[in-house]
Amino acid sequence: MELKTPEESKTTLTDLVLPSETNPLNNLFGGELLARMDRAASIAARRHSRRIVVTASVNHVAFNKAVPLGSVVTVEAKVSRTFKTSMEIFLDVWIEDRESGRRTKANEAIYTFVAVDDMGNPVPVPPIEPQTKLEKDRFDAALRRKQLSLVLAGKMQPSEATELKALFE
Ligand SMILES: CC(=O)SCCNC(=O)CCNC(=O)[C@H](O)C(C)(C)COP(=O)(O)OP(=O)(O)OC[C@H]1O[C@@H](n2cnc3c(N)ncnc32)[C@H](O)[C@@H]1OP(=O)(O)O
Repeated sequence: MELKTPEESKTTLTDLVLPSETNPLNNLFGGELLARMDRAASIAARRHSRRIVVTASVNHVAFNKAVPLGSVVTVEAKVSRTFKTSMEIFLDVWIEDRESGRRTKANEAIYTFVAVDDMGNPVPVPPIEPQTKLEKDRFDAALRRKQLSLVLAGKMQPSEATELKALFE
């Protein structure tokens, strides 16, 4: 299968925060942001694999900075690593200052998607080659994150998670 780059899957969703999407503090509701990130990640995974894709797990979400009502929010998603049928998608969330246009990182998240056929059975995805330093760092750490996710889901024995265990040795 053709080798691809993370940039080829890059997906950018920009939208406003409307009153119906906020919590009592007038900040973006966490579930709304999760849904936006899931949509962006789904498109990135589809662009990489050119297949039907499903969310397998949400591996990490950090709501580091509240996103106020009226903000312009940009969600950027890229495939950071592929395995056999699964893809790790890294998401960065930015908010934009109204006057200066300067972007501030608000949140990040990591999702795992799996490519499937019409019957929902997992199918192989193209390999990926990171290009930039950030892409290489994310690629290198992705195997440990996959092992952690599988261990927590009860789908891998801790003793088999060799790269993850090496972190603590
Ligand atoms: C866009 C959306 O929102 S879709 C709606 C929400 N999502 C869904 O409905 C998906 C429902 N779940 C499923 O269909 C299935 O559980 C699937 C397709 C995700 C996995 O199917 P399984 O029968 O478990 O297949 P299998 O064990 O071969 O796993 C497939 C891949 O997923 C990976 N995987 C499965 N669970 C996890 C997990 N919790 N964390 C990380 N990777 C996982 C496996 O490691 C494997 O990866 P690999 O082939 O790259 O090594």
